Amino acid sequence: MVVYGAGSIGCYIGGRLHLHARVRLIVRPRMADVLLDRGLTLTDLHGYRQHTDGHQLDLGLDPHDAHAPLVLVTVKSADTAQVGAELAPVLSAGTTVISFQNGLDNAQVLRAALPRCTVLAGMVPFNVLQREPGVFHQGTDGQLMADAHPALARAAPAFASAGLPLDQRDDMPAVQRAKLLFNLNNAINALSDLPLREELADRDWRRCLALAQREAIAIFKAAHLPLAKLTPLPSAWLPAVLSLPDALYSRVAKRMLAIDPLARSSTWEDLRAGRRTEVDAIHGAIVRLAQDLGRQAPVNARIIEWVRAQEASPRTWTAAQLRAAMDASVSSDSSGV
Ligand SMILES: NC(=O)C1=CN([C@@H]2O[C@H](COP(=O)(O)OP(=O)(O)OC[C@H]3O[C@@H](n4cnc5c(N)ncnc54)[C@H](OP(=O)(O)O)[C@@H]3O)[C@@H](O)[C@H]2O)C=CC1
Ligand SMILES: CC(C)(CO)C(=O)C(=O)O
Repeated sequence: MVVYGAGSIGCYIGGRLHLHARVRLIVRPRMADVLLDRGLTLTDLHGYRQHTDGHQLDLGLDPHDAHAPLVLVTVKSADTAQVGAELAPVLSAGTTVISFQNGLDNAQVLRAALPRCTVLAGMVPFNVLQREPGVFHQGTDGQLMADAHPALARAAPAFASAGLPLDQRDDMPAVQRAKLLFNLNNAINALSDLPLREELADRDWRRCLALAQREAIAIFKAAHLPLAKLTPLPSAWLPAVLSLPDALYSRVAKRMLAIDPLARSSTWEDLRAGRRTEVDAIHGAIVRLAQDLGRQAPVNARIIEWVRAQEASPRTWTAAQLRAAMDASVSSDSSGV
């Protein structure tokens, strides 16, 4: 199989699968140099550690190297259209493609570019951070999910042996929407400049996330779009749970705080690396859906602006400042300003 886009998720999933299946990573030259020089090291929060020498990895630098029966797409959302265009002349009819990306639209973008392929939506629940060049750490738990399809029968055992069992689902759009609620924290985590665990342990930051989630849940509800249940509690309860006082929250949401102390969101990683973030695919999805309904999503719209500003010139936010700015965006919106 091929993993297209060797960053945090691509290197981690591809690297773990590499011990159980033939895996080629499609890499940028910069990452190829890192992997050839230092090899690929994978660790997780439970003490897992794996190292592969660079020369043992199958690295491809050209889209034409992506010819395989199964292709996992692991680029950021802004690069999906380009990847679709690169893969269109390369993949044979009937190739299975899984989009292991955040956001709601990536699988659809790939389907439009690859009409002869079977494109499945995927979901990565866990966090992966590149701690140093070539060293990727899984900082939270969770099970990979993808659209159920008979074409996955051949690859599923390799995922299971690699310790990344694939939960095949019939409700991936609802899964992706529920995951998007968690991803609303990506930007807030980046603005906080704190590790995820520290940020989520603080009620003031959690209330910021709860505000963004409440708005998203209301828009999904208005659009009659259901949310899958990814935690023991229904997704629509998340804002109320996040708003609990710290002591209560840490008891009710034990699993949500089972995070490696150093883990940070992929948006934080993007900002730190000076890359474009995925705010348009994440918060933008809520803003666009609201517009389709003739409504507004001021909190999520403002978050896009604040992250864009952060991309241009970093500033440090406190939770109180962010919450006040969010409250102001809601009241200025409802007063028609
Ligand atoms: N990191 C995480 O914890 C999680 C991420 N996700 C999602 O997974 C997806 C991937 O995220 P992540 O791994 O963090 O992203 P990264 O930016 O770490 O990795 C993406 C990689 O793809 C490369 N790439 C982009 N375009 C091409 C192309 N046309 N050809 C070859 N390589 C290309 C990028 O290179 P370059 O940088 O040079 O452009 C980069 O190395 C995103 O949708 C993200 O939201 C989901 C769950 C958790
Ligand atoms: C795992 C999670 C929700 C938070 O880290 C994520 O998807 C990301 O960082 O992109």
